[in-house]
Amino acid sequence: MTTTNTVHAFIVPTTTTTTTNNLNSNRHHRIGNRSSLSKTSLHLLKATTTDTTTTTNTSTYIPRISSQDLQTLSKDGYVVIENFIPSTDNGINLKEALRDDILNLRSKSKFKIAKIGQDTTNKLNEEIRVAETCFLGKEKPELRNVYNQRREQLYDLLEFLRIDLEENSNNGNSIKLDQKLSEFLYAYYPTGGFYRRHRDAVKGSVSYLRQYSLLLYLNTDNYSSDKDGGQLRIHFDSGKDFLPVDETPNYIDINANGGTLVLFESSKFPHEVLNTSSERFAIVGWYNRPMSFTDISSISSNKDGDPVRLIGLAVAAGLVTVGLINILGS
Ligand SMILES: O=C(O)CCC(=O)C(=O)O
Ligand SMILES: [Fe+2]
Repeated sequence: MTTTNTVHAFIVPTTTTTTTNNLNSNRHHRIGNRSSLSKTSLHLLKATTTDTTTTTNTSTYIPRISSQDLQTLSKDGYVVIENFIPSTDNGINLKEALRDDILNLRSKSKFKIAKIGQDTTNKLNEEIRVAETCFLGKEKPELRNVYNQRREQLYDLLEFLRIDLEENSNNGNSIKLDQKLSEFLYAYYPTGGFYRRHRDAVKGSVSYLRQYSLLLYLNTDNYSSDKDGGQLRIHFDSGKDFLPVDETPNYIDINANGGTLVLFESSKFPHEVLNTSSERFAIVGWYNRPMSFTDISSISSNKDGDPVRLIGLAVAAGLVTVGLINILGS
């Protein structure tokens, strides 16, 4: 397994209130392009944001993925980056702050027992998954009154990743990733939690728009897989939700150490979360390609063709962003 800990970073002015950062517009203001960055050390670049709100003097650090890690993702279909979020940056412990955000949101009943499955078959199934989740997003009404500056920083980090993934050409093809369709959630696994083997992108369902799966672990510094379990197991056999009877298991186990970032092509790898022996904190996400007419017809022909049902599918698959519903509803 290839793991690296090279991290590039972006400094973004800290905002004091919820903003509508337009990070896309920064692309033209960025200092150099990715390929011009040195690959050997931490880079701190000044970002020109288009915040409409006041900014304070303190800066926050946004870790960026290196071109080397992007290449590994293109070549192998997955990449594991340890210490993507460093322990502290400028005295700020982002992992701890986001972990605290999870605990605070749980105490305010913002987490739900996680559901499994795609489309309208989405149902509670404790044999497959024991975890709690809270969907994230600047526009999520349920989170508006629980503002957290570090969560806003996380949104910036996730959006920079989308831009970097989009710019990265995958086997010579650059893949468009629709900002409006990005899906992110906090996942909390209690002691005794797990998520059995599954796929994130299933053909014929809205989840098939998922191009890249993202996992960013927020576990404490003394979390260790030997004592705490909770490894992410990525399978390389040719099976879907099960290992084919005539194949031997072929997988890697990734330790869910705090700060580790995992990215993989959503349609390629079945995966699972091994049993946890202590609480486990993660950010889970998917970068989706834009929905095309082909997708709409393949999803609808697979079902009953009713556009209302397609909207239902989008919601059930977690694609609850207004953008997708607008597309499907139009
Ligand atoms: O928490 C993890 O490591 C993986 C979660 C996952 O696979 C999912 O939510 O689809
Ligand atoms: Fe998954």
